[in-house]
Amino acid sequence: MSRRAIDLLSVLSLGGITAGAIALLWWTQGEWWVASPSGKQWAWAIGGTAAYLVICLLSLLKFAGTRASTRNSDAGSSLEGEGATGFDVLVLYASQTGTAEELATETVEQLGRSGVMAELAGIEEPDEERWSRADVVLIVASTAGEGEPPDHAYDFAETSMSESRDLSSLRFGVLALGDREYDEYCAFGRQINRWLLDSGASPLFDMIEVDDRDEEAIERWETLVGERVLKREKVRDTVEIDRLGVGAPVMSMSGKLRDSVSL
Ligand SMILES: Cc1cc2nc3c(=O)[nH]c(=O)nc-3n(C[C@H](O)[C@H](O)[C@H](O)COP(=O)(O)O)c2cc1C
Repeated sequence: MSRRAIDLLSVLSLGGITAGAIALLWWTQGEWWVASPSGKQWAWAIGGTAAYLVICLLSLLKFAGTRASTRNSDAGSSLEGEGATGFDVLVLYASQTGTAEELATETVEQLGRSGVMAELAGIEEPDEERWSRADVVLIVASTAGEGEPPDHAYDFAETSMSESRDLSSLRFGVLALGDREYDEYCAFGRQINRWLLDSGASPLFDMIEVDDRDEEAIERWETLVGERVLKREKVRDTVEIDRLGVGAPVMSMSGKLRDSVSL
């Protein structure tokens, strides 16, 4: 179930409970019942309240953990901590009505489940230094208006994307959302893809275009992210090349692998 659907369900449940409580006020006519509850009733009430508070606390802790791993509002810092691999992945979105942001969030969660901590941000958030520090940038971008970028990405498209940058050490993937009903199909995603190629960045795979939430295209994206990003992260840490073939490592590389390991 998507995050939006869960939010909607929560709001509806809370609304239903509140409406029920208000309706009960009318149901109880006359004087309130004033007898003291029995010991057993007290025990149930206290036990129930304690269990409710524990569940709230656990949910809060889980929520805080999820936010820490998916939303680092300080785009200038990389994520560290348990499970962090040092492999720097940025997942950026450009979204007018939330679909691209939702898909980008799901991508971060997919990576997280495989032990890769990725940073989620709007495409306009990371500064130039942050872009150059990333190993991989995955971008989910929709097109709005008539081939226009979403509002929050407008300045980025106007300024940053008109500058030439050296992104030759960057690997990237683009998921372009659009609708074939429009003349300028997936225009902004295509524009980003072109800009990254012109800036010297290397595609992990060909840009994927999504026509009106086409599930097949989205699944292809998930598969390729799994195959290309996660596989790459696994080979990154230490590669030992035994050129002699006698079991003695001749060369050991650690750190960022770029063109030396092709996918
Ligand atoms: C007002 C409006 C204008 C759109 N313009 C285009 C367009 O020019 N080209 C295109 O391919 N898709 C266009 N779309 C389709 C969106 O890109 C597509 O629905 C996308 O999934 C929306 O993603 P978002 O919720 O992240 O903004 C438009 C959608 C709307 C509502």
